[in-house]
Amino acid sequence: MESAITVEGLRKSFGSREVLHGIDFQVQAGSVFGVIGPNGAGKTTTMRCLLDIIRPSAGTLRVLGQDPRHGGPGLRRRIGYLPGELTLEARVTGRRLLDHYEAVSGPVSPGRIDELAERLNLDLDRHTRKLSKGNKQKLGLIQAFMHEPELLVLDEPTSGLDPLVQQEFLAMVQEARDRGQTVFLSSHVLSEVQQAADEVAILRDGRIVTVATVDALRESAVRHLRFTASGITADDAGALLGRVPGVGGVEVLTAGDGVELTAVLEGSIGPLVQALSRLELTDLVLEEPDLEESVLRLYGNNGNGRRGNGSRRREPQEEGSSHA
Ligand SMILES: Nc1ncnc2c1ncn2[C@@H]1O[C@H](COP(=O)(O)OP(=O)(O)OP(=O)(O)O)[C@@H](O)[C@H]1O
Repeated sequence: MESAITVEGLRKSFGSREVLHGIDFQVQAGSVFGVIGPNGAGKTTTMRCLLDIIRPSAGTLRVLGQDPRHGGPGLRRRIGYLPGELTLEARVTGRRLLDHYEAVSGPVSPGRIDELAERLNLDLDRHTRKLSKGNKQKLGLIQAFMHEPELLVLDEPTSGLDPLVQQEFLAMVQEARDRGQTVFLSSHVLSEVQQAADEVAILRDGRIVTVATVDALRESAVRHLRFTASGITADDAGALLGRVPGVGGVEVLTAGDGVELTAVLEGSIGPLVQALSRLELTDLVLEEPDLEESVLRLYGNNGNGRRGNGSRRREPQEEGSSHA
C-alpha cells in the first residue's frame, strides 16, 4: 500500500539540545495512525516538521509524495492540521474565522461547516476570543476537517473535549478513514488512540519505542482476572491456577468457605478457561485487556523497548500459601 507519510532518520535539535534522535515510521494511505507518548516525547515536534513549520536537523520526510520543504501552499491545502496549542484571539465570530480558513485551505462543500458545528455542538456566531478551551478546540477541528483533506494531522485532538464530543470526534475520524483520508494523530492517552487507530507508534524521549497495530498490542496485552470459588482450599486453587500457561501474579485475597483469587493473564485464554471449568465458581471477572499496562511494559523502565517484568510468576505453593 502507498504511504501517506514516510519519516526516515528524523532528527531535530533546538540549539545544542537534540529532542528527536532519529525517528523512522510510515503511515499507510487511508489508515489512522496514532502516536502516543508522555509529555515532551517529541510528538508535536514531529508534526511540526511534517508541516514544515520547523525544519528537521537531519532525515528524510515525504508527505503525500512530496518533501514538505518544497510542497508549498499546494501541499498545505491537501492537509488539515489541528495544532496542539490553538490561539484564537481574533475579534471575529467562529463563522468568520472559518470563512477565512476556507480561503486559505480551499473549497468547502456547502453546508459542511454547519454540519460539523452541529455535530460538535458549537455555536459559530460567538466571538472566538470568548470561547472556552473546549469550544476553541472544536473550532480547530472544524477547520481541519471541513475541506476533507487527503491527510489530517491532529495534535492532541481530544484535549479539552467532553466525553460525548470525544465520541463524535472518533466517529468523524472513522468517517474520514472510510472516505479514504489518512489520519495522523497524537495523544498521551492510549485509550483514545486505541479506539481510533489502526497502528500506533510509541514515542519516548525522542525515540520510537515500538510501532504496532492495535490488534498486536491487544494480543500482547495483559488481562486482570478475579474469581471466587467454593469447595476448594486456597492452596489448591493457587496451585491449579499457577500451572496454567500465561497466568502469573496469583494472589489469594480471602479464604473462608471459599477463596477469592486475582491473577494476571498474558496470552491465550483457552488454558485458563479449561482450568477454571474444574472449579465451582461463584463469581468471575475477566477485565478488558489493559493496553496501557502493555505499553508501559514496552516503555520498560528506561524506555529502551525491552519488555519489563511481564513474568511475575511465582511458584504455585508460594502463591497458594503466602497470602491465604
Ligand atoms: N521551540 C522549541 N525550543 C526549544 N525546545 C523545544 C521547542 N519545542 C519543543 N521543545 C522541546 O522538545 C521536546 C519535545 O517537545 P514536544 O512538544 O515535541 O513534545 P510532545 O510529545 O508534543 O509533548 P506534549 O505532550 O507535552 O505536548 C521537549 O523537551 C520540549 O521542551
